[in-house]
Amino acid sequence: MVAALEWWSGTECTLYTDPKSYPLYGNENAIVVLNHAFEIDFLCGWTFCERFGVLGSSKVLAKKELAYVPVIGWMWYFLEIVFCKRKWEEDRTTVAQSLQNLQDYPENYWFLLYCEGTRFTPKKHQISMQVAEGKGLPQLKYHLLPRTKGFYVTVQNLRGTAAAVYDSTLNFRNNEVPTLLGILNGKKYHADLYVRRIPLESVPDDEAECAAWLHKLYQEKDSFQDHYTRTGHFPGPIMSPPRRPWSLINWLFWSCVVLYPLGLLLAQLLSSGSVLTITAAGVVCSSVSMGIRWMIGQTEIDKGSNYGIKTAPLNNN
Ligand SMILES: CC/C=C\C/C=C\C/C=C\C/C=C\C/C=C\C/C=C\CCC(=O)SCCNC(=O)CCNC(=O)[C@H](O)C(C)(C)COP(=O)(O)OP(=O)(O)OC[C@H]1O[C@@H](n2cnc3c(N)ncnc32)[C@H](O)[C@@H]1OP(=O)(O)O
Ligand SMILES: CCCCCCCCCCCCCCCCCC(=O)OC[C@@H](O)COP(=O)(O)O
Repeated sequence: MVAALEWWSGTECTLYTDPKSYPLYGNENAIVVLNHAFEIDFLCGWTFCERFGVLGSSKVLAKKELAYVPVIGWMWYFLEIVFCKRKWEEDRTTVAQSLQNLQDYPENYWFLLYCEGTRFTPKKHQISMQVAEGKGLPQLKYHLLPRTKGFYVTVQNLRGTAAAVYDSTLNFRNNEVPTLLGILNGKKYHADLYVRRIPLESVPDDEAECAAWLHKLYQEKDSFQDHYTRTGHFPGPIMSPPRRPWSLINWLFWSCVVLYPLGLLLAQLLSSGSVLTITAAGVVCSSVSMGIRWMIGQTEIDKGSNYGIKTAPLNNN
């Protein structure tokens, strides 16, 4: 999928960051905090992971539903991805346990947290801003109100192993609305990512202070998005890592290994002349194609969950 983004669609991924922090990227463990408003934000995240050599050890706090997505979900299970049900009563122990397993992870990893918990929609935004108002917090224009518990439990469990929080804010040039189908159709997008490295020591230990710290971080992220909307770029210098050939080589290798025998099999089936065999092959191919379309649907915001709509409490103090 990274090869599809970088080499097939030719999407440009530009990084805005401090040159002093740049050499540390990929050479330390980090907690990445990213906004969640685009259907391919996870894919842009993977692309940056690839460019800094941490794609294989990229982690995320993902909703449990994604564990059942064929291939990708199974792969995540084996990669020690942390899953949550977005029900704190159940997540508080399971998430902490999974995070503990990362303590002795043998490679540098990035642990991604979408603190908004769900993708941005105008309706979810309106409801979350009512919650913000109830809590006496400032309004956000470009983000949902962050959920603080997952962040707190992550910081608590990764302190000592992770060195920093990478506050990452993603946007697309010219008001592009990127989609995975667009990528697969070869459409080129222009992603801009602004990253600030914040040492983990500066995140408070106390739960209430940590939550307040995260709310302040999202207010700052909102001001960066505002800057981007007004000027077309993020503050700070561009330090973009170049595209590397590995994802393309990997894709070409596996395509040869898989597609050659599949092609032979298909040719044999067609030359068998049996109507039953050809019909069965047609049914299998259609089912696989429908399965892939369903998987792509998992990335589509208008097919997203109701999380953040129906769980909104009326009383928030
Ligand atoms: C140099 C380059 C740098 C960076 C490159 C960038 C990235 C690369 C990095 C890594 C890539 C790795 C992988 C990427 C690949 C794939 C990723 C794909 C998908 C996964 C994404 C997801 O699945 S997101 C969904 C799951 N994740 C989360 O939900 C995380 C955030 N959530 C939390 O932390 C939650 O607290 C929780 C899940 C732990 C628990 O959920 P619960 O609902 O029970 O939450 P809370 O108890 O927190 O909720 C109650 C509190 O929330 C308030 N509330 C209620 N309603 C709302 C509302 N509508 N909006 C906001 N707030 C609300 C309520 O008042 C409660 O408040 P309290 O004050 O009492 O806490
Ligand atoms: C050459 C390559 C060809 C590949 C073709 C196959 C494509 C298959 C694509 C499958 C992709 C599945 C990965 C799903 C990742 C979705 C991440 C995501 O964004 O999840 C949403 C959650 O965060 C929040 O959910 P909501 O509460 O908003 O609902």
